[in-house]
Amino acid sequence: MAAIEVRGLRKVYGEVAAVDGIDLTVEHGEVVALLGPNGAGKTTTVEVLEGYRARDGGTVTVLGHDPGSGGRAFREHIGVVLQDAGFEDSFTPRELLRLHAGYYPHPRPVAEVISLTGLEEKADARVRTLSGGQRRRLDLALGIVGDPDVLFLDEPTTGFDPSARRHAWELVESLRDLGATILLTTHYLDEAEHLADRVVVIDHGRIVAQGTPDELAAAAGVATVISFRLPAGLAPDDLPVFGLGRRVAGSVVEVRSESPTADVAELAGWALGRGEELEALTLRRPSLEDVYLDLVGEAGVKGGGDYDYEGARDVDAPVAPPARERAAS
Ligand SMILES: Nc1ncnc2c1ncn2[C@@H]1O[C@H](COP(=O)(O)OP(=O)(O)OP(=O)(O)O)[C@@H](O)[C@H]1O
Repeated sequence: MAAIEVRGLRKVYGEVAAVDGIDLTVEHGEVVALLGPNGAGKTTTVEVLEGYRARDGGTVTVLGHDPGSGGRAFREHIGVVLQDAGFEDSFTPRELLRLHAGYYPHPRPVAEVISLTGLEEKADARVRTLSGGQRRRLDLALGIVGDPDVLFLDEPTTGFDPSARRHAWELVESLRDLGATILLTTHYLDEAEHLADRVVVIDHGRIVAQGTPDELAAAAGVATVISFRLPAGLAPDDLPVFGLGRRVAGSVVEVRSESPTADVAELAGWALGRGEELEALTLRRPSLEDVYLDLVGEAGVKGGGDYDYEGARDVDAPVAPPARERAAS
């Protein structure tokens, strides 16, 4: 049996179907990332799986237990990092970790967890004196102190500085190497690309795409991306027509291309003909971010979410149909 099995999961708040029929299987030892715009239903899904929220429909099994009724036998085997845990802030991290370790049959040594999460300097300080990023590290520490078989991480590195994020990634990788099954939500596409064996994109409570980042790129039809800086004094409309579609952000133009050799030749011929140098000209494979924006970027922009591209506009018609049409087909 898989570590996590979800069939037809539904959760309704009043008129809103926060989760609207999700099927998801996570194998033992797999790392799966849930992506999606604000309000897509990621946290609700994870909270049902953790046993913190009752569902309105569907079946859910985590390590063979129904999280809604699994009780202690279930809780002893899972670790949870919530988006907003809220601590008793007169305790110290070391005290909280000792307390939590006591709930589990085979906890990790508290000192080891403090070192793994980089909390040595603050281990004996009152929680109220910790910075936002340090509190998030404590969240992570509390999630792993029970040495869980399944770990749920809801936006685990939000507020981390870049080096703390790298550190957290290494920690997640080492937990995976030890065989843990990990389900995480994140808004950082590089995080999903780096950590996840499989990415599941959720929008409006439904899965709109899933697969490895490479599989998603192939399915979403995002081609090679040609990127360059528009020469000073020129507008996007001055460019020749080539490629599949463009995104313009400030002076940076990104063109999707299915025939990069011909398209680069067209672009270079145009620039040479005008005596212009194209600065920062690069050719790259589509990133998960390109794929993601292709799938739900429009919704993210409309919703004013994290993926709003400041100053960005599409000058050409989108190549791929909107995500919801594609999901229905
Ligand atoms: N307790 C609640 N009561 C009413 N509506 C809720 C509640 N919790 C979530 N919702 C609604 O359910 C939908 C899904 O919310 P959810 O928090 O699962 O999204 P999310 O994908 O985790 O978003 P984010 O990326 O912003 O964390 C949203 O429309 C949200 O407003």
